[in-house]
Amino acid sequence: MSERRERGNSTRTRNTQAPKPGGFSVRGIFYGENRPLFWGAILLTLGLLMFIAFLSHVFTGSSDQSAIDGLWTDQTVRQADNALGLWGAVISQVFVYRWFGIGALLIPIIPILAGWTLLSGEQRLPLATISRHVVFYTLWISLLMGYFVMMSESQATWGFLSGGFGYEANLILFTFLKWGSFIVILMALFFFALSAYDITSPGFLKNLPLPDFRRRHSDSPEEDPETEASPRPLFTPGSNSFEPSEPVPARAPFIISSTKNEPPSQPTGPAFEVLHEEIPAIEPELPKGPLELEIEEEQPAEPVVAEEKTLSEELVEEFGEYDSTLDLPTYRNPGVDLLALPDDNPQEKVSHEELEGNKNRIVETLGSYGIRIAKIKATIGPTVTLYEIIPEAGVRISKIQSLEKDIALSLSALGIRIIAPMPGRGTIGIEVPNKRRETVYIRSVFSSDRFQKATYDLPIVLGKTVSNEIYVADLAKMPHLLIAGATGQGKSVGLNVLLASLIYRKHPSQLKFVLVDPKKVELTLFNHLERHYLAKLPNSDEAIITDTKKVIYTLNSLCIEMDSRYDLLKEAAVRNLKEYNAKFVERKLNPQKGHRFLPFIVLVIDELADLMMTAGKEVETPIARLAQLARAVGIHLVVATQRPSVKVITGLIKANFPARLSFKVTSSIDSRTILDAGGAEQLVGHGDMLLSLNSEMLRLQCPFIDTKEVEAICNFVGNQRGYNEAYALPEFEGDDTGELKEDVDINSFDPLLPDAARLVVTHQQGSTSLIQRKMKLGYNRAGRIMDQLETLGITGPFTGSKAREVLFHDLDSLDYHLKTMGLD
Ligand SMILES: Nc1ncnc2c1ncn2[C@@H]1O[C@H](COP(=O)(O)OP(=O)(O)OP(=O)(O)O)[C@@H](O)[C@H]1O
Repeated sequence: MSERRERGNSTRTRNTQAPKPGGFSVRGIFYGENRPLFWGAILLTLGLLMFIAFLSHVFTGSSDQSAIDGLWTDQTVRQADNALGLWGAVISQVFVYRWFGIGALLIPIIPILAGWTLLSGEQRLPLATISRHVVFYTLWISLLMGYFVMMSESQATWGFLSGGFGYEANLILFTFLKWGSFIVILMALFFFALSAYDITSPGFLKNLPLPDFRRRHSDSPEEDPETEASPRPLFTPGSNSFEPSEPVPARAPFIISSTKNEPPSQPTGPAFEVLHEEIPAIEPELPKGPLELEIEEEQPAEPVVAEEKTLSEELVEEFGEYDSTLDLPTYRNPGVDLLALPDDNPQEKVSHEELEGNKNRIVETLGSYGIRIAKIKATIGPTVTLYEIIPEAGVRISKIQSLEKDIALSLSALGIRIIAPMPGRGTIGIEVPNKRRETVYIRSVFSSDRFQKATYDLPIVLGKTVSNEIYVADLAKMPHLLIAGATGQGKSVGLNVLLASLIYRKHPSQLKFVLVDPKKVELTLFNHLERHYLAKLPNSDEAIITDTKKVIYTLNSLCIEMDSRYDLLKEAAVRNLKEYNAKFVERKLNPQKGHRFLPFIVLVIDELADLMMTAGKEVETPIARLAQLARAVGIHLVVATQRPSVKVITGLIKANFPARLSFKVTSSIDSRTILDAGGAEQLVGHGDMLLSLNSEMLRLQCPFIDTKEVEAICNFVGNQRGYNEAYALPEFEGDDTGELKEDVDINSFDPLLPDAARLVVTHQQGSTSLIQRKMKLGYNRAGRIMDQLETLGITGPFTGSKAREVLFHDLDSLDYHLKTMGLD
């Protein structure tokens, strides 16, 4: 209530210049709040009178001729037959007879519409567009009639149809074109229709004429009702940015006018004025609080949404949806022609004899232990053949499982795996490696429909299943992948396949890689992609990170990127990167408020063991943090390791990587560490792998990609036009900033230090990135401020990647402290 009273008071003050409501004054007509009503009524009346006069002139024009002639010649005032007397006769004489003929009947539409708009306070029809149409059709009807009048025998009788303009214009046209002038007149209508209506639309005839006015509002922005309610933004097409103007409190008058006899304090206009007129009548019925409060609380929300919608829709209509690929419009994804062709004449993978022999040996071995089989079926895969057996009733599954080694012995084969039972199949599976294995060529999988048409956000080919199906997964859904495998078992090839999959399907504007390669040689080829797909720390020379210290900085920098992305998501009121980008594409987010299109970031670490040995917690903590939180903001991790020991794959890391992939490992302990199950030690190498995803285990053969093919892909991408530099990650300098501590001089404290101190205490978080983000400072300055805060005893010392401890818990004691230090 007090707010309302205040608002009422301010309104009163602001309107002291306005004439007293109720009392009449000539000045009020021109400057008062009733001005639109006054002019609206005048225009409406004028329009109606004109129309009646013109219409009447059609019937009385010739008889009124003598009355009008008398006025100019002998100055005698005679009676006129026009429905509006002499005034009607004179005005019709000018508009209809002298100028535009019966086309002039359209002219009153303009004052009638303008008057109605002023009176009603809302513009239902676009005035400028309709005026344009009225002018055209008036002239055109006059011209058309002029042609017929000219051709007729009695021009004097029918001359009123075309008026002077139509007749004279036809005389001139006829001199040049003869009867062709008629075609010109018809064409004039056609061209006008082309420019005024959406002729290309199949249903345009249905839409004529009214709906089109609205659709084509961009022709006359000043007249579009929606545009008037929301002033146009300043838009820079090149930068795809816009600057929305102040939101208009479109329905605010409802709130304001509930104060009796006080005009609204909002910008005045017809809508406001009329509403103000109406509300006093309702006012006596609103003596109690609840109804007024309801109005005040509910109204503001709706217009803001409508405003945003209109604005973005308008921008999309004008400039189309934001397209990130236009950053590099000529960029082409590599084609499969860069990849080696599969073997033309592959020999039969598994011969009939091999199949029969294996089947018999399985049946015999099981039979010798008293297990009889009801049915056996073989599925030939690229690396292994799966024999599915259905034992006769009464056989215990665990008995078959315990015979794994005996079956392997009888088949004299390595890498037998028994899956008992096969999930969802009602059988027991025995995987037997093929004597001659098939290479899964990368070209064959990349050219498959399954990969090409995958609609995933981050499609990656993982390989072929035992039943020869191509397995494509969505890294965005995984959402992180942990890979293990002993040396030489196909890890690097697997990583290359994964990177190549993403490069084949994503545009550089949609995806960035952060590549960490402690072995220094595995990912070197991807250096060519620096200006297309790679992200790196600012001022760092190498795009591929090989130095452990830089790895720590990069991981922390990714954490900062993650936090700032979360802030953006929060501001945009969305839950994940996909929704955020969709909103950005629809131009609903303002780039000038820091919003930008967010590419996915895939962090690939080729050897985690090495990092964990040298940096331990400093690496583990940010990795775990990213793995826990980064999925929603489009940061995904692919971490590979040779040694899947618990020291490398700690509980903290493992818990956050639900998708795990294992190539052959050396022991069943390693297999358990990575997959939580044995089996990976039984694999046969060369890209044979087990994928554990959503508590399901799948055996896959990884496709083979040669170094030459990787090189060809990287060169193809690298030789195209790229960005000026790699995608810049936020700055992070770690404990280097500690050096500044000694240099801090109490007299040279940053002027923003008190504000930063309050920010840190309010959030109870001694984080440099918080200061950086909230106060929009560079990392260095934020880092210096943080050191000064430590010097002042406001925050604790630097503790690695964790936020510093905040030593003050409320703003009062902080303010007191700052005062005693001579700050503030
Ligand atoms: N999918 C595959 N299909 C066929 N052969 C493969 C496949 N993957 C790997 N190989 C073979 O295995 C060899 C070793 O692979 P790779 O270099 O990927 O092993 P690695 O696990 O990365 O070893 P390291 O850890 O020592 O680098 C390759 O040179 C290739 O001959």
